[in-house]
Amino acid sequence: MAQRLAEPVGGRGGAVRVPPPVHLPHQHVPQGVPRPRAVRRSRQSHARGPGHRPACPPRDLGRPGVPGRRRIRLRPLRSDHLTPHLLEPFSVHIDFESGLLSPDPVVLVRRLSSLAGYFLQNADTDSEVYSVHEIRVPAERDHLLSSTTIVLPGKVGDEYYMTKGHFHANRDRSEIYLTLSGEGLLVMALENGTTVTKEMRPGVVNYVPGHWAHRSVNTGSEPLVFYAVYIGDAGYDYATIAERGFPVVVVDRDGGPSVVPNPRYLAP
Ligand SMILES: O=P(O)(O)OC[C@H]1O[C@H](O)[C@H](O)[C@@H](O)[C@@H]1O
Repeated sequence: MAQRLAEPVGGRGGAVRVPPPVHLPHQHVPQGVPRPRAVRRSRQSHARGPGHRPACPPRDLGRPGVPGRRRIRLRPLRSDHLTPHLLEPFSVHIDFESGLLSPDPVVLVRRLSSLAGYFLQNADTDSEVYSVHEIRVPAERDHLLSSTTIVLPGKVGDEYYMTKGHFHANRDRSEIYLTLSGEGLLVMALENGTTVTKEMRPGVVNYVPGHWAHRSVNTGSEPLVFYAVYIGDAGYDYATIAERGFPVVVVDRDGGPSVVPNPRYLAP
């Protein structure tokens, strides 16, 4: 059974679960794909300088209470470190069709109830809209966070299912998307209201430079699956989008997606 953790991953809110290992009967899962393991080098673990903010608390890395699973313990190298966590190399398998990862990612699920206020209309169900499957590494500058996101097909009114969308808390951090399956639109916006929309389809890489808020919209009839990589200390600013919205919304017009101004957008 999937395990729900008490705390959300990376301060993103929403329900987080750690599912059992994914079994892919028709897929070759490479051998030797262990969980990230820390290399222990020092016992000066918590002697950190003033102003140091632990970027990734231990609760995000372990799986407390799961029998037979080893909890990851990461220890910093030095008290004045720039690279606090030296990890052993590791590999993860992604099923391109489903977006599922093996072994055991942390999974964040967002349902319509957690997206209240994001769509123009209110939803009358609490269906799942999307899930984020995150490869666990410390959320620090020296690491690359990455995840698959699976946005299900669906609409609220005539607005397609989409992610919340966010700026990076550290605004200048950039991100790369590689679409694995499905089709959609990546909507990006600057804080001054400038928007750019790019197609998402299998094989397309989208580059999201720093300072651009980003939201993915599933405009197709199958799940939209993409892999994203970003700098570990990017962080998430959801509040700005929650308050102002995106300048544009993606709606179904005559059976196809149309990008139109958001009547509820609060310009800066
Ligand atoms: O975080 P949201 O706006 O809900 O979008 C869902 C996810 O999409 C991608 O995977 C991004 O890389 C993640 O950072 C993001 O969390």
